[in-house]
Amino acid sequence: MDKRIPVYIITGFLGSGKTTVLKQMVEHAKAKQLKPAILLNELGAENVEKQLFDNEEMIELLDGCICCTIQEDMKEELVAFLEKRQDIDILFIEGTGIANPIEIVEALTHPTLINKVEVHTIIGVVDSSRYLEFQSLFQSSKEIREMLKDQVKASSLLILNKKDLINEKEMKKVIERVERLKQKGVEIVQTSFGEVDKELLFLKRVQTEEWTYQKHSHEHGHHHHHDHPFQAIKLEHIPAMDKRMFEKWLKDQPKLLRAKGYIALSPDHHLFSFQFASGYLQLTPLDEKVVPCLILIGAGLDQSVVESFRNRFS
Ligand SMILES: Nc1nc2c(ncn2[C@@H]2O[C@H](COP(=O)(O)OP(=O)(O)OP(=O)(O)O)[C@@H](O)[C@H]2O)c(=O)[nH]1
Repeated sequence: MDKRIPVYIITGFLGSGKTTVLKQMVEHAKAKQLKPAILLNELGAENVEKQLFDNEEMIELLDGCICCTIQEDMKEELVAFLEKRQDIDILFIEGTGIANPIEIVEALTHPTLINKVEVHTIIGVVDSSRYLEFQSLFQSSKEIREMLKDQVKASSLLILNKKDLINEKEMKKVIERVERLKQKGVEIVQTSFGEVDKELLFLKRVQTEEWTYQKHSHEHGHHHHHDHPFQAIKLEHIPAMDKRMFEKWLKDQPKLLRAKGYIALSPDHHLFSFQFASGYLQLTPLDEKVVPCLILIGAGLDQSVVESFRNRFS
């Protein structure tokens, strides 16, 4: 008899901590002797976090967003993958930081997939340290505000992450804002680095039927996809850089929301994978050889960011 594979969707804005949560969920699943697969959707043209999931079954959808251009690709890839890999017990889907999870659910409840997979939960990861700024009329754009709201509204569990970067008073304000938006009964947990009781993450919190219903009620409303203002730019042929200069350059780009990739640092040319999120640069040394590249993600990014980088570093 066909089994429906439980699906865990991890959603949340750029750099909020989705991959951090996903990594823990994958480890937990494996500890329970389950065979996981990961569907990873990236806005950038290259997955620069490969090393995090070295030994896992992975479907990569790069260079676009499931919620807009590549929903069809996701359906097809997933159907083909599940036909081939009957041993998979559990599927994790990490959307891009700008995906509307309802549209991922929509793809999963399509007739070609509804008998194969069953959405158990939509985990919304919120960057608590930037939430108020991203919701501010003065510091953020309408598209970003709407996107964050959609993600919070669609979640069946909310993780207010990056607690370590803010104080209690600020966290209280974030909770108040999120409480107003979330669906009734949706649990909120506060975390640093996504550390949370794993059982909370794996609870089945979604009835697919309800979502199908919600989807229909949305269809008569606004169509928010296809017109998002986000861009991902891939830069190659990166020279070795000074860490401080690179960090300063990242912080100086007003339209840059997120960056990641591989770099070599001068003077030794040691290779690092880097993450830039919430205004912080994090570097992890790499043992294997990789070709340096930057993925820059932002709202309103254009050629001038490329020129600025070239002027500074070549
Ligand atoms: N200080 C702090 N940093 C965190 C926390 N959670 C994640 N990070 C860091 O934030 C950066 C982004 O984390 P990811 O888990 O890659 O975020 P993401 O949501 O997958 O990012 P996208 O790839 O943009 O979708 C990494 O450098 C993490 O180590 C946290 O609770 N506190």
